[in-house]
Amino acid sequence: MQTLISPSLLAADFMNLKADVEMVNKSEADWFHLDIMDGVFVPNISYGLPVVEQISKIATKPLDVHLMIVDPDRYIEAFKKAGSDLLTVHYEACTHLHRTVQNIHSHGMKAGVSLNPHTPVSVLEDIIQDIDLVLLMSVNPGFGGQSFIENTYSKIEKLKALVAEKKTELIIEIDGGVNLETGKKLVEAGADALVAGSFVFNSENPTQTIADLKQL
Ligand SMILES: O=C(CO)[C@@H](O)[C@H](O)COP(=O)(O)O
Ligand SMILES: [Fe+2]
Repeated sequence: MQTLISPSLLAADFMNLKADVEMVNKSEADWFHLDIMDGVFVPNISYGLPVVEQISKIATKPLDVHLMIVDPDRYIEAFKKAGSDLLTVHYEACTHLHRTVQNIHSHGMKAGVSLNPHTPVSVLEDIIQDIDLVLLMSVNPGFGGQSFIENTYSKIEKLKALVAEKKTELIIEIDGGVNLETGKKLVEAGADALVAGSFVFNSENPTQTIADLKQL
């Protein structure tokens, strides 16, 4: 399977968001990665439901929504209505993760679970068969443009071993500090999907940068 590429609009030009969404539409990207930050779970506030809703009106690819918010159950229905296709919540933000995953599925969305860099993949042992995607954070969540944390490669290997042991299938997505160099090693380690924000939107030619990532 070719690597799935999910450009993060956190690094887009918010004064020209429509143009950046159209660029992603025309590119080889597979998804739109939308980072929702509440200023509580992470020390930053990004954008919210009205922006997601507007993006969904013109996006021609699935919306991969990464919720960095406490108690995400309160907003599952709202993100479905705003156009989310895949909703990822943080393990660290959910008291009743299994219920949250059921709730996401009952709203007709794919369910992802994200782990902070310090959270071991072993915490997924009893939820792994119920989810569609694991999002491994390769930076501490909250900001774009941070340096990649190297232990992510070994976490992918541990996650792949857990997936095999549980005889299940899911998408392994990596988020933070992805560029051609880290991306190549991530794919070699077993990543299925890569999120890239600043590497795409700060490049001279974002469409070509997405195509280069797609080749990995
Ligand atoms: O979830 C997050 C950050 O919390 C990410 O999705 C970032 O938006 C990735 O940005 P880069 O590290 O690629 O610049
Ligand atoms: Fe993200």
